[in-house]
Amino acid sequence: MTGPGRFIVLEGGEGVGKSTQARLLADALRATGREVVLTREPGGTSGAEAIRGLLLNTEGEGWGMRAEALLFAAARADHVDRLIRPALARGAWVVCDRFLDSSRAYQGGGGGIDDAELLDLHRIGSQGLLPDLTLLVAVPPAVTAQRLALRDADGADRIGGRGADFHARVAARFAAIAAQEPQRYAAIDGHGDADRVHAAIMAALAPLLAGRA
Ligand SMILES: Nc1ncnc2c1ncn2[C@@H]1O[C@H](COP(=O)(O)OP(=O)(O)OP(=O)(O)O)[C@@H](O)[C@H]1O
Ligand SMILES: Cc1cn([C@H]2C[C@H](O)[C@@H](COP(=O)(O)O)O2)c(=O)[nH]c1=O
Repeated sequence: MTGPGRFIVLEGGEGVGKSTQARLLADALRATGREVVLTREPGGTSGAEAIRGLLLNTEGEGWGMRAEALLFAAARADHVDRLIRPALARGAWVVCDRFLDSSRAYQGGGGGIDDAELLDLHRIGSQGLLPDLTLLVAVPPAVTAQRLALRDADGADRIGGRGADFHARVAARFAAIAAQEPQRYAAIDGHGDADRVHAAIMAALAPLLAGRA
């Protein structure tokens, strides 16, 4: 199947089910005959995966918030330049687990970096590329706490392990961005069975799949 490439991003806090749903979505899109590139941030290229290690490993003293924002933007620039734009240009659908709005929510909402500065970094690094659709997955914190207690029994990464106040600011900033830009966001209730959540995601994608958006 040929047609324009599309860029779909899953966003949200820790443990809401983004990676699970990204895999299910990629499989469903492949089943329609489309070429699909499933990728993630930080990561997706060898350089960006190396930066992921620098950002998330728990050894060492870590980074100041401005350096952290720059490292995420640098990883994104490589990912956009070497993987995402070429895939879109050949007509693939790109499904990405986190993108720019994670920087706006975590380094912005959580870490206090100004939103305009984060958008400037994105303009410089990635020429301002935006998704066609962002799926914001939300689950009550008590539910994600249970999921993460199972998944991360050996400990969270450097950013996931920050306090509840930090993660509450992240969730509030995601909700605020989605409210400001409803045309490129779909709110997905991530509570309940993974198949039910997947069905809600496919319903949100229906206009794009039908070529109406
Ligand atoms: N709908 C669901 N119901 C119950 N458990 C789920 C559901 N979706 C995912 N999980 C489980 O919850 C955990 C977190 O899921 P997942 O890794 O997909 O979330 P995530 O949003 O990508 O997390 P993070 O951003 O922290 O990497 C995993 O152990 C996964 O198997
Ligand atoms: C892209 C991006 C990510 N983060 C944070 C969010 C998570 O804590 C980790 C990524 O881990 P995951 O298991 O792959 O979700 O990094 C961030 O703070 N800023 C960003 O731009």
